[in-house]
Formats: sequence, structure tokens, C-alpha cells
Amino acid sequence: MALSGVQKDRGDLRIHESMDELKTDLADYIAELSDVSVKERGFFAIALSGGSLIGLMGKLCEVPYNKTVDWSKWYIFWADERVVARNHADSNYKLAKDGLLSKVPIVPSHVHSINDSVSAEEAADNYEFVIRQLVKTHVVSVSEINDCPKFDLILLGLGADGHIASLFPNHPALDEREEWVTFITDSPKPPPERITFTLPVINSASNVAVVVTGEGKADALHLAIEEVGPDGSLIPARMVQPTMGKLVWFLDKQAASKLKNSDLNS
Ligand SMILES: O=C1O[C@H](COP(=O)(O)O)[C@@H](O)[C@H](O)[C@H]1O
Repeated sequence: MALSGVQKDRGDLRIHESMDELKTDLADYIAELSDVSVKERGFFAIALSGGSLIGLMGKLCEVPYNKTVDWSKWYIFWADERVVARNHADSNYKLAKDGLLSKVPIVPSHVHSINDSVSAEEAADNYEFVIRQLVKTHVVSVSEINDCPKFDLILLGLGADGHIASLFPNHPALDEREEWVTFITDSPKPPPERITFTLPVINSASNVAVVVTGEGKADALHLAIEEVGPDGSLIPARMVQPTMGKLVWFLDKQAASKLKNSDLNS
């Protein structure tokens, strides 16, 4: 059984005994949010990340979720994307398509990947434009406190350096407050060119889930949840603080092994 708890101002922590348990809990959580959004709004606007996340969402392709989820109401976006061709091994779209989207009955026109034939700057501008059109038609809600899109769910991974989406430590993209989608050409993790949701968009979502596994992420997770860095600086994951929405951390025991103060119950 998962241990769960609340860390003051840092959301709900769900720590899982096994990978299988984490995958089932994550699939249940996503399926439930999809049900609620479809009932309340008629759509489910979900933003994915790349990396290990897609494999951890794998149960959604299996019974019962593949039959019970209302896939026809899903609208898919990416919280970050690498600026490479859609069929390139580094593409977050390709990862999600091969691992998830091709295995469930998603409507192809509801899958909003970036334009892969333009520069990173143009891809970011185009992507923001696409999201603006979908906000106008209410497919994506709008935040009550700023003009940002309010995604029903944004799913994030965590890098060992503390990055989320393509927001890396000490990068000026962390300070972007005007744009919804920005670009970088100097990612410390290859490939260098990426687009990414900005912090105001991430923090305007109704729900944000950060999915973190493995001992290699334990230090970053500790800094994201419990402590600021030695110089008082915040890692990007620490800046994920939904203003009105709910934040949940899906963790395995290895990733959670350096948490000290969390108040956990089984
Ligand atoms: O480069 C990226 O890395 C992060 C973390 O990936 P993981 O494999 O360590 O889970 C990912 O969330 C992001 O979308 C991706 O572009």
C-alpha cells in the first residue's frame, strides 16, 4: 500500500512500494481527473512531459482504463518538447505516440504537437498561438486570476538536476512571466533546442502531478520538497506551486529516500 502524506505548501506525497503500485495509482489518478473534467467541462486538456513519465503511464493502455476512459474527450499537449523532427528518437511526441497515444482511441486532431519544421523560437510562438485558439473555444480553461490557460492536468518529470519540463536551474527561462510557451537553445541536457511551458502556465493548472522514480532523483526531490539550496536558491521543481490547483507527487521509495520531514500515513 502507498504511503501518503501532505508536506506543508508542497502538496500531496504518494510513496509507492513497487513500480507496479505506482503505475496503477497514477493510472487511477489520471482516469479519475479525466472523468471529472469530462463531466464538468466536456473536455480533458492534459499536458505531458517526456522521459520516464510515459512508461510510468503505461497502465492506461490496459484494461480497464483503455475501455473506461473517455478518450474521445482528451486533448493532448506537451509541457515541453525537444525541437527535433517528430519521428526523431529524442522527440517527446514520438515517445508518447509509441508508448501511449497509438494504443488508445485518441482523436488524432486532438493531439497538439509542436511544428517541427521551424526554429525553436517560431515553434514556441506557434504553440502558444494554438493554445490561445483552444482557450477561446473553451477546450482549455482559463485561469480566474491571470489570463493563463488552466490545463486540467499537467504531468511533469523531475531531472536529477531539479529541472521540470525544459526549465533548467539558473536558466533565464525561469523568469519568463509574459509568454505561455518559451524556447531555449542551450539546454544543458541534449538536445539543446527545446520549447517549454513557463512557470505561470504550470502554476495555473487545475492539477499538477510530478512523477519521480529512482535513487538518482532523491537529492533533487529533497530540494524540491523540503529544503532550499545551500545558497538559498530554488531548483525549478521547487518553483512548481499551483496558485489555485492541486499538486501531487508520485514517488517510489528510492526517490523518496532522502525526505526527512514528511508526515506520512499508510
Ligand atoms: O529532458 C527531459 O527530462 C525530463 C526528465 O526526464 P526523466 O527521463 O529523467 O524522467 C522530462 O520530464 C522532460 O519532459 C524531458 O524533456
